[in-house]
Amino acid sequence: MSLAYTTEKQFAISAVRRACLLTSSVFNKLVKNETLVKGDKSPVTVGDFSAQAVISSMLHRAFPDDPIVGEEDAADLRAASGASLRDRIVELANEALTAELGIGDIAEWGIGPGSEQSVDNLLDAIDRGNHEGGRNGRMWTIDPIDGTKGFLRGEQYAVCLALIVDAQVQVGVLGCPNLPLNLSKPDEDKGCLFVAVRGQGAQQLKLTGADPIPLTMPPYTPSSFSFLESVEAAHSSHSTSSRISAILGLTQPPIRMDSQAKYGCLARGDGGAYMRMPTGVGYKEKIWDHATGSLLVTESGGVITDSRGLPLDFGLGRTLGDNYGVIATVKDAHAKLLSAVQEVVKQEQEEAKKSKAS
Ligand SMILES: Nc1ncnc2c1ncn2[C@@H]1O[C@H](COP(=O)(O)O)[C@@H](OP(=O)(O)O)[C@H]1O
Ligand SMILES: [Mg+2]
Ligand SMILES: [Mg+2]
Ligand SMILES: [Mg+2]
Repeated sequence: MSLAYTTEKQFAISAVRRACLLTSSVFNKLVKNETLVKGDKSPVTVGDFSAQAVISSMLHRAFPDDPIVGEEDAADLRAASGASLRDRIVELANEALTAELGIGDIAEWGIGPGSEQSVDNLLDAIDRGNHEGGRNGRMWTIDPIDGTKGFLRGEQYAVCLALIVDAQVQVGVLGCPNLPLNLSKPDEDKGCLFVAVRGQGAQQLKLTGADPIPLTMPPYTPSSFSFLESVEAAHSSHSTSSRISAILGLTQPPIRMDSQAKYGCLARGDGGAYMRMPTGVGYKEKIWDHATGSLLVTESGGVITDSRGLPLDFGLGRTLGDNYGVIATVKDAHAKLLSAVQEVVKQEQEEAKKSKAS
């Protein structure tokens, strides 16, 4: 049975928009000591923490029984050394929570004037994102700023929220404050929302919530087809994708962009394929990096798998477990793309064997 998820969709749009207002305003005021380096050497800013605090506080009011798998946790903020960062995050989160209600916002979600939260409540809200994930039941996944490196460069990033039920993504919303509504007009209107509900299609809206347009991927057209891939070569192998591109005879260069904004672009017909080839062994993709994006792909007429052709498994916990890389493209191009990917993976494995032997 397919459910409408009307309230969940309205909620997710409202929460992502509110978080986007926060991240856009924080970028202009960000100073150096407002960024930390996490254990895995990746950056996290006051924007990431406060956006997670806002979305998670709202979730707690709207769907108190739903667990949350969120990227960030508050351990560094609870430490004595985190005091100034903590104060800033509380200020930013409360500024966002108390902002006036807009279209579709509901005061019962803990927003609007008078909705300030205490320090402890906000730290607890961040830490409610510590759910382990799993195969059964409802859960939300939050990536408060996906593409933190892009955010810090003033380039692309996305605020991402998805509802997963029994390991299937049912609702996904992506807010991309820096993304042009039309990639070929980069100096015109910026700020996109992408929304998908399983069985109901995908849409792009302005960040204000206006002008919804349904998204359908165009059919495979070799002359304009190109890959959407990470800016960071450490996140996705640029050399592997360029070999795949050569096998397919592509003439267009890749479009490099941070974050799940790539999935939004793919769904609306930019590029042609999302390409994420592992740069080494051992990295496990996180569910919050792909949940919303994967639903945008399937709801706009695409197919998404890992590099071996296996479906992404959102039921294994906080990571995609044994999925290896991610590829996504319009239905009629997926088999062709997958076979080129597998040819290159085989070549690279043989080269690695040879270089080990010599
Ligand atoms: N070695 C690695 N391989 C693949 N993805 C990685 C990675 N190290 C970090 N990432 C993920 O890449 C995400 C950004 O994706 P992209 O490269 O498409 O912009 C990061 O999200 P955050 O920025 O939310 O931490 C992070 O989770
Ligand atoms: Mg991160
Ligand atoms: Mg991310
Ligand atoms: Mg993030």
